[in-house]
Amino acid sequence: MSAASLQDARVRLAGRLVLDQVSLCLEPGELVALLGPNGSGKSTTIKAALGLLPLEAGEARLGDVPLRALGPRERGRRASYLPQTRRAVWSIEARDLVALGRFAYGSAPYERLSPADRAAVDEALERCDAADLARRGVDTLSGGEQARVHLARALAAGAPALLADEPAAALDPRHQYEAMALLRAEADSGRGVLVALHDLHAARRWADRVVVLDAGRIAAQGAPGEALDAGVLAQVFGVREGEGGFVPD
Ligand SMILES: Nc1ncnc2c1ncn2[C@@H]1O[C@H](COP(=O)(O)OP(=O)(O)OP(=O)(O)O)[C@@H](O)[C@H]1O
Repeated sequence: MSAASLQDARVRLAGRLVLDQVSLCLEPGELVALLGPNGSGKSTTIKAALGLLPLEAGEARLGDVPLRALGPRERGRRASYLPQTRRAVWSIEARDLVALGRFAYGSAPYERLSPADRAAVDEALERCDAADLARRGVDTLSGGEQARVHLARALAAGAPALLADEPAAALDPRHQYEAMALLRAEADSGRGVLVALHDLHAARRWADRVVVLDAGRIAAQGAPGEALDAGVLAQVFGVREGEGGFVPD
């Protein structure tokens, strides 16, 4: 049973077809990198898989159940989401924001969480190197600090599927590495992890599989070493491998 899946998904936004015939199965224990140029449909795919955008055609499932048959709490038990835009503009403590990750088990501020939920929040903050930020107002944190707290919220949910939209954006090199290592560890512990990324090197390093989107359709998929070949790099991303990194083709 897959952790999350899309079958022949089609999404239209403001009259424009932005996803078409996208099928994707996220298996327990794998980290899948969702790649593609700006506007290719990565965020839309993640939102569609979570039921945050309506499908014009096709089906989304969490576990073996169609999304339409699941209420919000059951969806929250099955999948956690790290959105691309994650600026908090209201003043709550970081640990209360992470506690929101436990909403599917009965939402409460940190002070009123059960010991098990509190432990999940503390552990997630610790793993994201954010324990020292726990009592800070999230609106007082730097962009990267906020990103680590939001990642902790997504981890605290402990759901079988974890869908993260550019989790390493705004992070410094060490925290970028650590965030990807954390997501890898989540996959190794049995979760299905889907990560939208721009960093092709990171995809090669961390992902079991890549899915490459181009203009709302799947252009390539497979093991990173095979799917990210010279043709896909040139045709989809307009780059080639040069000395020291990717350069415009
Ligand atoms: N609310 C909306 N209304 C109309 N079009 C939208 C809307 N949201 C996204 N789009 C369009 O859908 C397409 C896919 O957007 P999406 O955010 O999924 O791309 P992405 O691959 O995540 O891009 P990026 O790498 O820039 O984050 C883009 O052309 C975008 O302009």
